[in-house]
Amino acid sequence: MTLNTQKEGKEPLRRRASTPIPSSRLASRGGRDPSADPYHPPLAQSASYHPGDKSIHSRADWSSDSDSDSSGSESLYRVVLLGDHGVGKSSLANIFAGIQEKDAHKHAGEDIYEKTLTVDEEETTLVVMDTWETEKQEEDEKWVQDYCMQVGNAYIIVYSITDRSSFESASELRIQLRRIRQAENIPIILVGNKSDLVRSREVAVEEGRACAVVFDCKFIETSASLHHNVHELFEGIVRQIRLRQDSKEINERRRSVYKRKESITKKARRFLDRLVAKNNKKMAMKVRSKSCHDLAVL
Ligand SMILES: Nc1nc2c(ncn2[C@@H]2O[C@H](COP(=O)(O)OP(=O)(O)OP(=O)(O)O)[C@@H](O)[C@H]2O)c(=O)[nH]1
Repeated sequence: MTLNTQKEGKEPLRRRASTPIPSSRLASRGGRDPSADPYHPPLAQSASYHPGDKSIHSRADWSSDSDSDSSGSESLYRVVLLGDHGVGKSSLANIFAGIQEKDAHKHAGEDIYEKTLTVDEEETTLVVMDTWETEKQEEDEKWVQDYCMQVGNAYIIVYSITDRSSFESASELRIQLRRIRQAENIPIILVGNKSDLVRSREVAVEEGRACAVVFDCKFIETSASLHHNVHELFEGIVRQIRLRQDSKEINERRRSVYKRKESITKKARRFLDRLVAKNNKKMAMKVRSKSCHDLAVL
């Protein structure tokens, strides 16, 4: 199957059809280096955002008939879903892909979906990968998990609010990700799914939020069953990706200008602000926890 990434000029819908790629392609890779694989999605990305990733090639390399629009090459990102068995990763991916629940069985075995979203009047293409292996892996099969940890430009870590152990696993995954992708400022959203199952709730919203604050990521509760907050989640990940790109460029520019212009008064104020924040850690925590569920800010 060839990815249909071509633009449909007059399409009135905000989201276009996605094209799932059969998992057999991924599964058939054996223990090979994923970046050398012909089916490894060679996503283009600005070098400044992700300079260390050798698996990212120019979009024109993808396939001969997959791309007639090179202008989109700057905004195509892999988003990897992580989380325990049964937390709702596939259900969230299906909603992203526009697959109805009743048709889900027809798409069994498909786990990579590409779709272009228009967020804040700008298009961004996401390749959502529901390829995480939750079973305990043999040593020689660990490459699938390693692959998932390495290739994402952004991550969605899902737990079920009805399953505390999945919440604990989500924290472990966050730690693992931090270890593997240490130097990178990757967008990560922690998702408490199944929020419709109110009576079976085992993890409070506040716990999810606190976890996100501790692990320095964003947080949202969703219900795949009710489609609640699912579009917000994927739009949020787009915004988080953009914000990091923007902030990196702006920060570099600002730093050089700021260094020159900063007055002594400003320096003193900054020093005092830091002092106050240090003395008032509780306040700082409150401010951060307030923003961890706002997916439109850093
Ligand atoms: N009530 C409720 N059920 C959900 C929700 N999301 C998923 N489910 C159900 O939970 C079960 C597991 O969902 P999946 O999407 O297959 O979970 P998964 O994380 O992909 O599981 P694995 O593929 O085994 O890793 C299914 O029966 C879904 O219908 C939700 O938001 N609310």
